[in-house]
Amino acid sequence: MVVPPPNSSPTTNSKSCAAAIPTIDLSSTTTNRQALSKLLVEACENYGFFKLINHGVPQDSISRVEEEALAFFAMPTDEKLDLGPQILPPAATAATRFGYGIKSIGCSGDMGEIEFLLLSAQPSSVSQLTLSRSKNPSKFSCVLNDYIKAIKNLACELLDLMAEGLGISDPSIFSRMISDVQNDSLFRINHYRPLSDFTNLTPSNKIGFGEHSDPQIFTILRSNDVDGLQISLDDGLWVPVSPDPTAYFIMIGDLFQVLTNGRFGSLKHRAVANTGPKPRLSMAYFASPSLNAWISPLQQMVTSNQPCLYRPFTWGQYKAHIYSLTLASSRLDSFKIKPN
Ligand SMILES: O=C(O)CCC(=O)C(=O)O
Ligand SMILES: [Fe+2]
Repeated sequence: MVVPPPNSSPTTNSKSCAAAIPTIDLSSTTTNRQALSKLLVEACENYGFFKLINHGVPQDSISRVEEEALAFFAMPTDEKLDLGPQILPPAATAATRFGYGIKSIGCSGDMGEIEFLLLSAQPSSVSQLTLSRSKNPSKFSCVLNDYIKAIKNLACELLDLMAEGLGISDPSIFSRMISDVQNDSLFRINHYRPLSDFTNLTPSNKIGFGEHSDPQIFTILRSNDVDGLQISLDDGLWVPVSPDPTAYFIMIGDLFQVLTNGRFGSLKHRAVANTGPKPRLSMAYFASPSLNAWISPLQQMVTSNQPCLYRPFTWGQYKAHIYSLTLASSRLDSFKIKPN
């Protein structure tokens, strides 16, 4: 069920009001499946974003990843640099550079006050990467693989509910994309060091992770209790999102915008540099199809009132395209069908 935010009307339509971000309780016994799927669709249509509580992912699995990740980021930088970036199979033109990264985000010069570990969400790739170097590699990869398994189940459950809420005749149409053995889903752990670690404060220090939308289907994000995430619901207005380590934040990505022919809009977001005393740690699961999956608006989403907005492309083609652009570019524009 959607929990109305304190002191605000549940019918508020002020999108730029931080308090209005919808919260969906996945365990609610008072809401039937049909009502829950409608609430999810409403949140995706109106915000491209919602907070998910009582999600069922075991807290101890989350805490173990957090513990291992903090231990990893506490290592000396040169040891961490040993862990990447490296390209793992499947080798393809759009192959992702996995491993450890610092300051540099993506391939087009975007910089931020961030360090991160980017992994394929495939169990074999996680083991392969962490086995190569980190201090206790087998523990790290077990903990990560356990967590990724749980988060993937959650992703499939949400995708099925969303398809049902959209009235799509095949309710596993989205979840099948990420269950495909060759799915290209990713897992990323971001570490934003506390202000006390900065030696020179310049305007560029204010950026943690610059403005962007995630290119995949959707993202399941969780952070510790340190703030930094901001979302843009109305042009130019940034809304800070209060951290909640017990919840997940779901962000609609570019592929979902295309699949739903614009009914869901991908969410513009960023993370500001951490000015608090504690590091911010966020972990994101990016749900993606395989590189050769064709993406185009689903037939049921195309109507006479809403003609087809995008031409078909493969996820691999889109990935290669976005790698050539900066984070903040409107990366879907090249795939829009121009009205006659
Ligand atoms: O750290 C955050 O809260 C945002 C991270 C993010 O947007 C990403 O990893 O794509
Ligand atoms: Fe993101």
